[in-house]
Amino acid sequence: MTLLDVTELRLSFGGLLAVDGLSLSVREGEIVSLIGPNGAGKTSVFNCVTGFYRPTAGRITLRGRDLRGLRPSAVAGLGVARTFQNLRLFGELSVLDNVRAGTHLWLRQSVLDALLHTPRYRRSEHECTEQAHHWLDFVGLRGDRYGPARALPYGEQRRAEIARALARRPGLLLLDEPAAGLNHGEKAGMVDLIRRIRDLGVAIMLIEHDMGLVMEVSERVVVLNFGREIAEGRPEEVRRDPAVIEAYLGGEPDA
Ligand SMILES: Nc1ncnc2c1ncn2[C@@H]1O[C@H](COP(=O)(O)OP(=O)(O)OP(=O)(O)O)[C@@H](O)[C@H]1O
Repeated sequence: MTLLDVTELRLSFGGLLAVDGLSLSVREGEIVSLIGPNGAGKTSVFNCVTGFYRPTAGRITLRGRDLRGLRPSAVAGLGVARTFQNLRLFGELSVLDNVRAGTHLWLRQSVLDALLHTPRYRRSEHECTEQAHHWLDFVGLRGDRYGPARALPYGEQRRAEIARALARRPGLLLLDEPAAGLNHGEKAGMVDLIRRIRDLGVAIMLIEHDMGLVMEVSERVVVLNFGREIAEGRPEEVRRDPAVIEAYLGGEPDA
């Protein structure tokens, strides 16, 4: 079943068309990668889907519901979570509290509960903490979760950011270059983590420059160039597509 449907999406900055009539869809539980050269418009697509940018034209629906005009918090509330190219953890806050911040989206407590520290408030706070631990365990965080997020090694910060996104219990997770800056071993761990997230039933859209990772993990790949789709298909189809080789891989096709 289709989860996300993007139709004829356009986004312009002044005279520059960052996204130029793009249509794509993501099915429930599917892993779809969005690849293309620098400046092709990949992050702009994420920003449109998540409500950070308002598209110039086009339609974006999630389970049939129109996302146009919704603020980022409203889109998140509908089950779309994301991570950023440049990490956006609260550096001074503990790792655990960063992830707890993700859980607050589905928390049932009123301002009055919080002010009066009612039993309901204490129960839900306890549940938040439990959930945060659960997601930190799930992503395999080894570092100190009680210490400030900025003290974690870079690869661990990426995992913590994913834990925070998962704590929102999304149906769709957008990962913007999750393997950037990771070493070889950490990349293999990221492949495993992405698959385990999908196994939870969460659909994933992935922007990634590491082609090895993209080819290994994606069910479908959409290739952008100058804001337009130039190819779409299974990884092995896309890597042999002459338009992709010309625009992006810049070399001979693999044997
Ligand atoms: N806020 C903005 N204001 C003006 N131009 C922008 C803005 N955001 C993106 N652009 C431009 O839109 C185009 C697409 O950028 P985008 O970041 O979406 O590309 P990308 O494919 O994600 O690139 P990269 O792989 O380098 O992250 C680029 O030419 C970029 O300079």
